[in-house]
Amino acid sequence: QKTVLIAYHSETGNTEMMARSVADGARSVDGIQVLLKQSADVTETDLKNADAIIVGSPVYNAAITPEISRFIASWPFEGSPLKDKIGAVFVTGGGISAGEELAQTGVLQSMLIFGMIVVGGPDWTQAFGASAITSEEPFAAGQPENIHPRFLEKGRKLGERVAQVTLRFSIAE
Ligand SMILES: Cc1cc2nc3c(=O)[nH]c(=O)nc-3n(C[C@H](O)[C@H](O)[C@H](O)COP(=O)(O)O)c2cc1C
Repeated sequence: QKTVLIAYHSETGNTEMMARSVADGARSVDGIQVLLKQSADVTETDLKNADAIIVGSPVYNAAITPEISRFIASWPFEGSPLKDKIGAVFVTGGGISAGEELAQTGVLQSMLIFGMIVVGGPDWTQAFGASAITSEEPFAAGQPENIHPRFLEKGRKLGERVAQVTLRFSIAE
């Protein structure tokens, strides 16, 4: 069994809801177990044992949140223990074109510093991973924790793809 760690920060529940969808997608692949945790609860052992790490963040000022930034800065670096792990990202942002892709690529760039192998979603409509718009029409859900199904599906597909890529790499080992 290969392990996909999904680590997220969420203040008002949107990113947590996406995280659950990403987890469902990863779990749908045989041979994969999922560890779904808030970033604050992730241990160094969780990171080292994971075969893939998917990070979820709200978009704050066109970037990841300070919590996720601190989380990534805490990852073990000496000896490159995260090298060759699969990495991916999902975000939720209030507005359309208000920083989602910038936040996504920020995480992917950081993962490359750790030697990780980054993957996006399964097609061009989610090239950088998964994202959800949470408060601009026509996607405004109106309520926290009520993300448009289109975005939840993208989350699910990201989880599924990361799981599949993780297994393909393990076969090649
Ligand atoms: C301090 C702060 C800054 C934000 N900046 C942005 C932004 O630059 N772009 C955007 O689309 N949404 C922005 N938002 C909205 C959040 O990204 C959005 O509500 C997100 O879904 C919250 O996720 P959560 O429910 O998991 O906490 C901001 C929210 C806060 C609190």
